[in-house]
Amino acid sequence: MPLIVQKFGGSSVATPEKILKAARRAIRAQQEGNQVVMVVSAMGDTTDDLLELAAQVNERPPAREMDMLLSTGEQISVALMAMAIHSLGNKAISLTGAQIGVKTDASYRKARIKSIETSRMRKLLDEGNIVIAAGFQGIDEDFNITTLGRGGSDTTAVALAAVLRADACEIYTDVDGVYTTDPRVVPEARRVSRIGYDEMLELASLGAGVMHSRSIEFGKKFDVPIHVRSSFTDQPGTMIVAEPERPDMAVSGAAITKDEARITVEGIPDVPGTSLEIFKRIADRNISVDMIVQNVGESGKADVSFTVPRNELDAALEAVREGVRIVGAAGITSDDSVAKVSVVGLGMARQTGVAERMFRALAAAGINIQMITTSEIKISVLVRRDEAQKALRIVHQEFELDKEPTTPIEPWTPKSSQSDAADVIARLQGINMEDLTIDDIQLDSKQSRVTISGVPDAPGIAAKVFEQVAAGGVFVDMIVQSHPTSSGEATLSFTVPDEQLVKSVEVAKQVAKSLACKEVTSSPAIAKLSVSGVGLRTHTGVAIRMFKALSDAGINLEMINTSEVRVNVVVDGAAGERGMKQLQQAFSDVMR
Ligand SMILES: Nc1ncnc2c1ncn2[C@@H]1O[C@H](COP(=O)(O)OP(=O)(O)O)[C@@H](O)[C@H]1O
Ligand SMILES: N[C@@H](CC(=O)OP(=O)(O)O)C(=O)O
Repeated sequence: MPLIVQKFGGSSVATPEKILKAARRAIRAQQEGNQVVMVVSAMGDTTDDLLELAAQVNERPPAREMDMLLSTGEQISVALMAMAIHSLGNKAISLTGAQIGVKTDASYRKARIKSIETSRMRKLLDEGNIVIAAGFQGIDEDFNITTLGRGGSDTTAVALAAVLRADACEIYTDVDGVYTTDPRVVPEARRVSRIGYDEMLELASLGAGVMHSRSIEFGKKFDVPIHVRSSFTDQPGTMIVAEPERPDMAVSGAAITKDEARITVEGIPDVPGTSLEIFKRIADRNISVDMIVQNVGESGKADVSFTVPRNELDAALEAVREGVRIVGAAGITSDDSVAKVSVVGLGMARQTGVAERMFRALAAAGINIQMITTSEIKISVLVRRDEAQKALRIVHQEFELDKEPTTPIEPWTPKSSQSDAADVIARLQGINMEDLTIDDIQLDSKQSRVTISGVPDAPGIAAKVFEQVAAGGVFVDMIVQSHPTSSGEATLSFTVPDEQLVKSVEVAKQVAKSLACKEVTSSPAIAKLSVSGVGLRTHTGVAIRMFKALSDAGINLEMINTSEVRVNVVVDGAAGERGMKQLQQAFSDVMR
């Protein structure tokens, strides 16, 4: 018999009426001949209310007790859901995370799922029950209750769909699918019929709150098709699957992360291992770092900027100060009023001028870009928080994301076969479900680096540089722009194919002259080393492991960029092969 997992988010179980409505939907699915597992979140704003309540008795509540408290939100809704189904004359049973056997690690508030028992659920389903599972929670080895991080019920749902080899995983929410950006912020956003795991992973981790990014990692790793749809209508929503709607689109979505903070460490010694001392301490505190930008050092000193979630700024600064005490630095600055605006698209890896379009649109609106990082499929810029929503709207308009695509879309058909199911079950044996998996380590020695230093901190500079670079037909791969230092000057570096270096340097020199930048330097023989897999950003230690492996071999990092699926670093060309070997060794235990 087919098995369906249906997840109802807080907005879909916010009132008794909504609970009854969700109950009817599950009963209907069962009557249509499916076994049904429901995953339910806490009602409405319950989790926020519980957080507030805790703050009234303790400003820094112990994490263990916080999880004990937060898990009660879901416990209320599963019980009510079971009662609702009983009232409609059907069989149902509610289970907490512990009762289903969702085993996690012991990191309270952001626990990772290790394994899930299926036998009890299977038995209850075979007896004709609708099984109602509490989302967002599990237990650690010592039976302590843990929670999976905000939005974690999506992760419970997709993980359950993976272990049960469900035929469908439906996420019911208050929007009718995944939009090109948050429709609450940009009302003209368009619903997409299908999106690929990689694009959705990026969008989710860059701020698209409709899905928890870790749930997409499960989807990708265990091949679970996810259907995001409205709990208020019967219309189909958005399928999240391996094959996107149109892989050729340069930009298919945009996202905003409002609550970011920036930290800059100025004047640290530019020798292997210095940034590692800092990032290691941040990772030890389980804080995820994003937008790492390291300047090519001037006179033996370098500046490193990066962003962290705003509510973790204090803890991150503490870690930075500890690291700086060991390696030394000229100063530390931070800003907690910044936001990150990003565009994502699989097709941008093969097109020129995408970054330039984004920078130009922002410049035309007078929005200053404080930092830039790119990966193969995303471009992120850091801007002032009070300008971020406007910036999001502008880039959405620039890439015409509101317009229906004109070319026809290939229909998607589920591919379910016994061998796929067997493969997934085999992959689930003896592993922790959310463990990091690395599937590729690559060396690209065909690129060169161009760096413009002393770039003035004013709107439109990046746009002008890349306008001219794009006009010259140069294909730019990595772009990083550092945060301006206390002297008000930033550094802009980018990589280009070797054969386009001469032309790129020429263009960069012209731009530098016209914008009164300091100087242009270049390095013809760089090596780009990349590690790709699933869960790279949520596993804070990946970048660290990479930096450490290279630093142990005395290899200095010139540029860094990170995404959900890949971490890239640029090193001296002569060190490429050696770096590659180091990385293969360092990641041998997690290579798939
Ligand atoms: N790209 C996007 N597409 C759709 N919704 C989005 C997107 N980005 C952010 N959202 C927001 O996500 C919300 C749904 O997530 P959430 O409030 O967590 O729902 P639930 O309570 O069902 O889990 C939507 O109301 C929407 O405002
Ligand atoms: N209740 C938890 C878990 C969750 O996933 O909720 P929702 O499905 O409403 O986003 C939270 O608010 O974070």
